[in-house]
Amino acid sequence: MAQLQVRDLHVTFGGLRAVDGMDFDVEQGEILCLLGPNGAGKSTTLDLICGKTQPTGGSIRFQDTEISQMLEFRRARLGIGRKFQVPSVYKELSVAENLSVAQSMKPGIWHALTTPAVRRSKKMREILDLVGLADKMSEPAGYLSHGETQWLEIAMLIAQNSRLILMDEPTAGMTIQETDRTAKIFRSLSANHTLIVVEHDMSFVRTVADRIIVMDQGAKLAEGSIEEIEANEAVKTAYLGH
Ligand SMILES: Nc1ncnc2c1ncn2[C@@H]1O[C@H](COP(=O)(O)OP(=O)(O)OP(=O)(O)O)[C@@H](O)[C@H]1O
Repeated sequence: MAQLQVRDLHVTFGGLRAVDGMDFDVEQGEILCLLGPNGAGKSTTLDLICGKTQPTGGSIRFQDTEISQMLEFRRARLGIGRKFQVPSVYKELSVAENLSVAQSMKPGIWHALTTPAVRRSKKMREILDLVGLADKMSEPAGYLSHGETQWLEIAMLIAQNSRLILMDEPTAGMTIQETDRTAKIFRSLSANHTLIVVEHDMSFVRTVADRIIVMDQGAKLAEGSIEEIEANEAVKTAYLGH
C-alpha cells in the first residue's frame, strides 16, 4: 500500500477553490515533484498534507492513518516534516547544536532519556554526512551559505524522524553547484525517506523526480515521467495559457 494516499482533496478560500479534487498516491522512498503555473495550488497541497491548512473535504491517509483532520504537530509526530522557503534554523547555535535541538523534539521523552548519548551522536554524524555538513558541525548556523542552511534544515527534519518530507522550492536562490549537490542529497535521502517537492527548476526536476504531477487550477492536469509530462499537450497549453 502507498505510504500517502490523497483522495478527492478540497480546500476553498472564500469563493476560490485552491485545491479542487486532488487524487494521488506516493510510495515509500519515492521523489514526487509537483509542477504547475503560479497559483495552481501546489503549496496549498503541501499545506493540507502537513496540517498547516485544514481541508474542506477529502481524505489524506499516511501509513494507513487518516490524518486530514489531525493537528499539525500530531502529523509531525507521525513523521511528516515540512520545509518552508525561509529556513528556521537557530543562527547563533552551531550546526551540531541545531541538530541536537531537532533530535530532542522527537516524540517521546522516554526515547530521549533511553537513547545513549553515543548512539545519538553517531546518528547525528550519519545525518551530517548525508547532507555534507560534517566538517561544519562546530560552526554557528549563521555563518553557513544559503545552500548549507537549506541542507541543515533538511538534516533537522531527518533528526526529528520525518519519514515524509515536503519541500517548497528547495533550490530557490541556490547556485548551480548548490543545486547539483541538493540533487545528490535528495537521491541519497530517498533510500529511507519519501519526498514531495514543489519545484520550478526543470533541470533539477529532471535529475531527481521519480514521478511528476502537474497541477492547474487546483486539480491534477497530468501525471507521469518527465518524458510523458514534456510530451503532454494539456501541460503545454496550461503553461502557455498562463
Ligand atoms: N491562506 C490563503 N487564503 C486565501 N487564498 C489563498 C491562501 N493560500 C493560497 N491561496 C490562494 O490559493 C491559490 C493557490 O495558491 P498556491 O500558493 O497553493 O499556488 P502555487 O501553485 O503554490 O503557486 P506558486 O507557484 O505561485 O507558489 C492562489 O490563488 C492563492 O492566492
